[in-house]
Amino acid sequence: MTPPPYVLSQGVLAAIGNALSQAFTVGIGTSHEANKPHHEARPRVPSVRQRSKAQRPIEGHARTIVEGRWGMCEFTGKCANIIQSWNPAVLGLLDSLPYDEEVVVWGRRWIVKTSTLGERHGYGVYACEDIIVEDSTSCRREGPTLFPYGGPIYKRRHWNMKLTQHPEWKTFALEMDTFAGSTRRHNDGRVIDGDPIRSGNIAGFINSTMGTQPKRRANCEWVFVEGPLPAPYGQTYHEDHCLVIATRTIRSGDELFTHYEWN
Ligand SMILES: C[S@@+](CC[C@H](N)C(=O)[O-])C[C@H]1O[C@@H](n2cnc3c(N)ncnc32)[C@H](O)[C@@H]1O
Repeated sequence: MTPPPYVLSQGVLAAIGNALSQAFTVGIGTSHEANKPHHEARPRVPSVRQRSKAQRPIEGHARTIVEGRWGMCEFTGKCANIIQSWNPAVLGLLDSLPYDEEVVVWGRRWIVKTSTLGERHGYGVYACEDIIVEDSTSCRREGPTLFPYGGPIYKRRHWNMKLTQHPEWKTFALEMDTFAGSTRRHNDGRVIDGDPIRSGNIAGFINSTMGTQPKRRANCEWVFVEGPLPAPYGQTYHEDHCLVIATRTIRSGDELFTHYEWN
């Protein structure tokens, strides 16, 4: 990454942060809030042209660049845009997630296709191989790791600014510091932007058991882990991470379900 042409003092950074957070703070509720899916309206994968256009600075606008949780952020008056582009490969995730095609993530085969919940509930993740959880596994968190819940990590206050521009992004946001395992319950909690399209986060396509008819049983769970990801993944990611763990045997063809609140 090219070093930014601006050097700001800590005092100036703090003043900018405070002013922006007061002006643009919006509420964020449960650890996994969800809207109706917008997958039909969304482009499958933004073209390189669309992405580079989105990242291009608007000419004639003052740029303020500060160090954010995930690299350099650019405040464009309304929003903190991450300048250092997110690289899903850091977590062993794919750059793009094709639908209806087998993909390999963390050594296992998966397919993303229309959920068994029905077309209007969007996509789901299906296993393409058996994943055995031994009955002797006494603690659910000893179950096999499937893949991370990955994406760029924002401080809540920066994420709230993003949501003022893109309210629909909260569908895939995972608040790390609301998990019981997090001892870092600082005021400025951390949020993972787990949008499958923006972040390559296959876990973002996992649906909830909540209100399902017939009732689906959860076969996986997302967990918070303090500390770095296991080698060879994510050594340059972040001090903590979230994973998806199998909690019971998943057979080839099964859709993944976990339990989370959505509305
Ligand atoms: C994290 S996304 C899961 C992936 C989603 N199906 C998609 O294609 O983007 C959460 C959204 O999926 C849908 N969803 C998840 N669980 C559901 C359930 N039990 N019943 C109906 N819709 C559900 C809701 O629209 C929710 O906002």
